[in-house]
Order: sequence, then C-alpha cells, then structure tokens
Amino acid sequence: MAEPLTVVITGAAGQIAYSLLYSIAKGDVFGKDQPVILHLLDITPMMGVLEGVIMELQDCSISLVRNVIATADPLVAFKNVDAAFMVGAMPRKDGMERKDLLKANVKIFFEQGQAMDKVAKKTVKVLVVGNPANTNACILSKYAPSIPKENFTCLTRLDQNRAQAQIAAKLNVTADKVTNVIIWGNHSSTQFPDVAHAKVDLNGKVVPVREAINDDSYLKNDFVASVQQRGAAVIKARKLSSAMSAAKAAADHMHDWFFGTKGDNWVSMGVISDGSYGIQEGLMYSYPVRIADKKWTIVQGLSIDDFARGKLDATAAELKEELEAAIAECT
Ligand SMILES: NC(=O)c1ccc[n+]([C@@H]2O[C@H](COP(=O)([O-])OP(=O)(O)OC[C@H]3O[C@@H](n4cnc5c(N)ncnc54)[C@H](O)[C@@H]3O)[C@@H](O)[C@H]2O)c1
Ligand SMILES: O=C(O)C[C@H](O)C(=O)O
Repeated sequence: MAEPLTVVITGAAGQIAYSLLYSIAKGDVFGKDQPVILHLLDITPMMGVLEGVIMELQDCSISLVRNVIATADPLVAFKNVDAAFMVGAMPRKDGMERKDLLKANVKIFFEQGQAMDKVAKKTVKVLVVGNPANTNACILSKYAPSIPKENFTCLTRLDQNRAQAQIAAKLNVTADKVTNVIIWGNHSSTQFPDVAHAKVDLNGKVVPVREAINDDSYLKNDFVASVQQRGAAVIKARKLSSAMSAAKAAADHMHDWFFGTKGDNWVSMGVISDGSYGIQEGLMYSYPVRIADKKWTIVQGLSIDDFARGKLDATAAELKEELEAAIAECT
C-alpha cells in the first residue's frame, strides 16, 4: 500500500467538513488504496465539537485513516501537508452576498497563508472553499509566497455540478451525460455558467447542449440566473448554506486534481489567471481546465461571443474590486 497522504481540513467542526471527512476517509478523493493522515483545524471553542466528530470518524471503522490530529494551531495543522481543504470561514445568511463575508473571513486566509508558507510541503495542493472563495484563495497564495501560485485553487465545481444537473433535468438524462459546461469567473452571483461548448449524450449520440435544448433564451436568462442564485436558494430553504453538495463538489475537485480529466473533457476550477481570455493576470478566476500528471492547464482557443464576453468581463471586474478590498484588510 502507498505511503499515507497528509490532508488538512480547516473548519473541521463545521457542516461541510462533516460530510467531506467521510468522503475523504472512505477513499472517494485520493483513492480506495490510499491511506490518509487527517489534520483537523478549527478554533479553540470548537475543540469539544471536533472531539465528537473524531469519535464518529473512528466509529465509521475505516482502515484508510491512519491518524487524526485535531488542533487550533495552524502551524500544527499545515505541517507537511500534501493537500489542504480550506473550509474554515463564516457562511453567509439569507439576504447577504458572498462578498459581504470578506471583512470577516479574509483575515483568516491572511493568517493561514503565513502559517502554510512556513510549514506545508511546497507541493501542497490547496482548495479554498470558504467564501468569498476566489478572493480568499488569492490572499492565501499572496501570503504563502514560497508555494507556487499554481498550487492554489478555489471551488467552483459546485456551480458546475449545479449547471450540469439543471441541464440534465431539462433533457431528462442523468447528470453524467452532460459534459464540458463551463463556470467562468467568481463563485458569486456574477459567475457565468456557459453551455456554448457543452455536450450531452442522448441515447448514445453526443450532441451540443445548445442544439439539444434548442432554447437560447432559456440558456441566456433563466438557466444563468438559477445557477448564479442556487446558493442563495438553498440558504433560503434550509436556513443554512449548502453543505452536502459543497462537500461533494470539493471531493470532486480534489479527486480530479489528483487523478486527471478524461479525454476531451474539462472541469471548472478557480485558478490564478495568466491573462487567458483577456482576464487580468493574478485574479483567481474560474476557467475550464484539463488536468494531467496532477497539473491543470487552462483550455485555450474556445470561441467567446459578445454575450459571453460581457459576462466574462463583468465577473472579472467584481473580482478585481474584491481583491482590492481584501488587500486593504490585510495591512
Ligand atoms: N465555494 C463554495 O462552493 C462553497 C459552498 C458552500 C459553502 N461555502 C463556504 O464554506 C465556508 C464554511 O461553510 P460551513 O457551512 O461549513 O460553515 P460552518 O459555520 O458550519 O463551519 C465553519 C467552521 O469553520 C470554523 N472556523 C472559523 N474560523 C476559523 C479559523 N480561523 N480556523 C479554522 N476554522 C475556523 C468554525 O468554527 C466552524 O466550525 C463558508 O464560508 C461558506 O460560505 C463555499
Ligand atoms: O451560497 C453560499 O453562500 C454558499 C455557497 O457558496 C453555495 O454556493 O452554496
């Protein structure tokens, strides 16, 4: 069997971690033959709750988990980690936008970046889930300069999964039949869920989603709005932000980073912009990526029409503003 991977989950006593830990422990993320050592970080007042979560993890009786370290000290949590799920942050409440969390949450990533810089492996793969996820990931990377920028990503896979599921429901197929939906930009209400290059397998025949749906007005309006607003809709209904689906998406993201994408398929991830598609360099922007040998590359050469161009630029403008506000908080 392989050597254990050391994996940190921050916000480990919270609701996303409650689902995510089980997924990681049973091998959904790193493989069914891959043992893991779990580092669980939360704040001191949550250590009692975390103890209960660890009891449950133990009671799952899963042999892939070789050790569990619970701590409120980031220097202990990030020590020698191979992968990091950065979940620990305040969730929004009904009526808030995710960027309203910036003031409360960005300092967490400012401080944790510095700790990560000191003690994490330089190869660590980092996924930021805590909102506003793109900007928090940018700040984390900025304050962990010894770790390559390519190692920092943020979660937009939940938006991708939502978009895929909605298209699948409309076409009366299962979600796995829909591929190459793209989420561009910010994990916020300005994100652009784009099906211009998406495909669907209809009874063995692969056709463009646009052709199968045959309703551009729906794809440009109701579909886009409903993916953009899905997080808010869950909060309104559940009085809590999404957790099971967020954990599933985080698991999907890290799994694909480790195991790669298949064939022509791509997935969406928030990654550091290199200027692709005219987006300002250095923003943490969600792009379509292909992954091989544990490295992502932005899919190039996709056609962008005027409608899409406007959407790509609007979400980039929001990210630029968020980043400026976040940097001001970190002085
Ligand atoms: N990107 C996405 O797709 C996505 C999806 C869902 C939720 N989220 C975000 O994920 C975050 C967590 O959501 P949740 O529902 O699990 O929240 P939660 O309140 O249930 O859990 C958050 C946990 O983080 C802990 N925490 C707070 N400050 C911390 C710190 N400095 N270090 C370590 N832990 C800390 C809290 O004590 C708590 O246990 C929120 O910001 C939420 O908005 C993002
Ligand atoms: O919407 C939220 O605030 C939580 C999360 O980002 C989501 O998309 O469900």
